[in-house]
This record gives sequence, structure tokens and C-alpha cells, in this order.
Amino acid sequence: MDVPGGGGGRGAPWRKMSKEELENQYSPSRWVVRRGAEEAMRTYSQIGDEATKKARATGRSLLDMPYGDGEGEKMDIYFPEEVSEALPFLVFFHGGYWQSGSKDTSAFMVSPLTAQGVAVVIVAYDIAPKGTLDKMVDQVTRSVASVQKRYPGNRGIHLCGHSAGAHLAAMMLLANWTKLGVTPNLKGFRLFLVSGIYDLEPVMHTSENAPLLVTLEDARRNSPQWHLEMAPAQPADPGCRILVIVGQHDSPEFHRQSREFYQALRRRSWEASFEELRDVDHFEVLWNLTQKDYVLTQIILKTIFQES
Ligand SMILES: N[C@@H](CC(=O)c1ccccc1NC=O)C(=O)O
Repeated sequence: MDVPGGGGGRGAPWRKMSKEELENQYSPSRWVVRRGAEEAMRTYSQIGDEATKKARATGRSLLDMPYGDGEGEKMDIYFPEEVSEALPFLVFFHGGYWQSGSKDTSAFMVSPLTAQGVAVVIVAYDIAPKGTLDKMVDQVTRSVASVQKRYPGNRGIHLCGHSAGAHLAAMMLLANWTKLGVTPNLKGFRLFLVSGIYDLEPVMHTSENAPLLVTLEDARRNSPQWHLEMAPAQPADPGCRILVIVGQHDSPEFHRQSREFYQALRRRSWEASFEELRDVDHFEVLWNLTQKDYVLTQIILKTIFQES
């Protein structure tokens, strides 16, 4: 149900929150239900590390492939057993509040997706303090362009991001591909945004902002929510389908971020849908992608192979 207004408005609930409450709402590890916060973060890293080792053990991968000149501008490409010209690609951007995480511990979904014929690209970007938000957005944009240039016969390039990575994936809706000399085969473009943040302003007022040093201007320029609500109408790409996903045990603010971004997309005529995944928290919603039978793994596979 569309409701007027959006997260950036003066009436946004986060503006009335104390500093402690805002900190709490934007610390996903404090909302996990089956384990303590520290254990959740440790488990997330362990599962990501194990999934990446398993993916690399197949030998069907190209590691540290450059997408730019920067030392950190590398991506790992994992291939299915049957490699053809017309492969679908899923490009993944990891989370970690733009200041933690790495491609080398983020190959969560590689095994189940390559087993079904999807090539998976895990992208590295310069996390803070080395990278700024603008730099990270520029890097992930160039990583997508690089996949298109390397595999022009692809059967569609689909993007998936988790948490801060979902923010980066959402920013691709605003990308100027012509400037990069490519028109990625995004016509069948699927965007899977998992437990993301789309209005960065509240994050500015939490300790997560420290290494990012984000000003209000930086936050707005890098907030897809702000662009959808305040910037001149950006034509929606009718071929692009955006799935906004949130875990049942994500914090109320993460729920609001996802719901309001979904509503803003619909108001701007984007083909968007919204899924709250039952009984998972901010980390389980992603690490369950190691399982081929997990509901989100199946949604991603079904959506990628759906004729657009
Ligand atoms: N400091 C955060 C960590 C966090 O949010 C996080 C960690 C790993 C992967 C994604 C995360 N969330 C946002 O990017 C917390 O306390 O939950």
C-alpha cells in the first residue's frame, strides 16, 4: 500500500530517536535472535570464509580479475561446470557498513548458483577509510561495466547486494552506463537488495559513520532514496525488476528503510516487489544463500531464469 512521504522527510521516525536508540537500530548484530551479537558476527565471517574456500576448491574460477587500475579494484569470477557464451551472471556486493568485509570471505551463494548454471562475480571495493562512498559507488559501477565488456554475450547481468552492499547495488539504478562506454545487458536486469540501507542520513548520526566522515551533502548524493524522492524523475527501466528483501528479525529501522525504498521505487514506476523473509535476522538472511533449498536462493534462481 503506497503511503505519502518517505524516509528523508522531516517527520521521519529516526529524527525523534535518542542517539542510543539510533545506534541500536543501526546495529544489526543487536537484533539477532538465535545467538549473541558477537557470535552472530563470528558465524557470519566463518560461513563466508568456508563458502569461499569451497567455491575456490572447484578450480572453476578466475580470481583477482582487475576491473580498474586501483590496487583494490579486483573481482573473483566463479563459473558453472557447463560454460557457454550465453551465461547469466550474478554480481554480488558484500556488506559491512562500507568499512568491513571482503570479496575473499563473501562467496556465500557461489556453490548453489554455479550448480544451476549461473556465473557469480564477487566484487572487491575500497572500504573506508581508504574508500569514500563516492569512490565505492564508482568502483562497483565499473565492476559491472567490466563484466559486460569481458562477457558481451552474457544472458543478463543481475546484481545482488547485502546491507551496505544493497545500497551500492541500488545506486546502480542511477548509473550513467553510456559514460562508461557500455550498455550492460541489464535489460533482463534483476536487482536483489537484501537488508539494505537506502537513506544514509540516519547513519551519519551513528558510530558507523566515523570512518566515512559523511556530510549531509555526501549522504544525500549517495542515497538512492533521496534521488528517487527529490531528484528529477529518472526514467524507470521497464525491463529491470527489483526485489527488495528484509529479514523478519532485522531492526524496525532496517524494515522501514526497505519498505520506504520499495514504495519510492513503485511511485517512480519501477517494477519492484517486496519480500519479508520469515524468521531470519540480518546475517542469516544472507548466509542461508549457501543452501540451494533456501527460499531466497530459489527466488533468485527462478527470477534469473524467468524469461523477461
Ligand atoms: N557493526 C555492525 C556490523 C554490520 O552491520 C554488518 C556486518 C557484516 C555484514 C553486514 C553488516 N551490516 C551492514 O553492512 C553491527 O554491529 O551489526
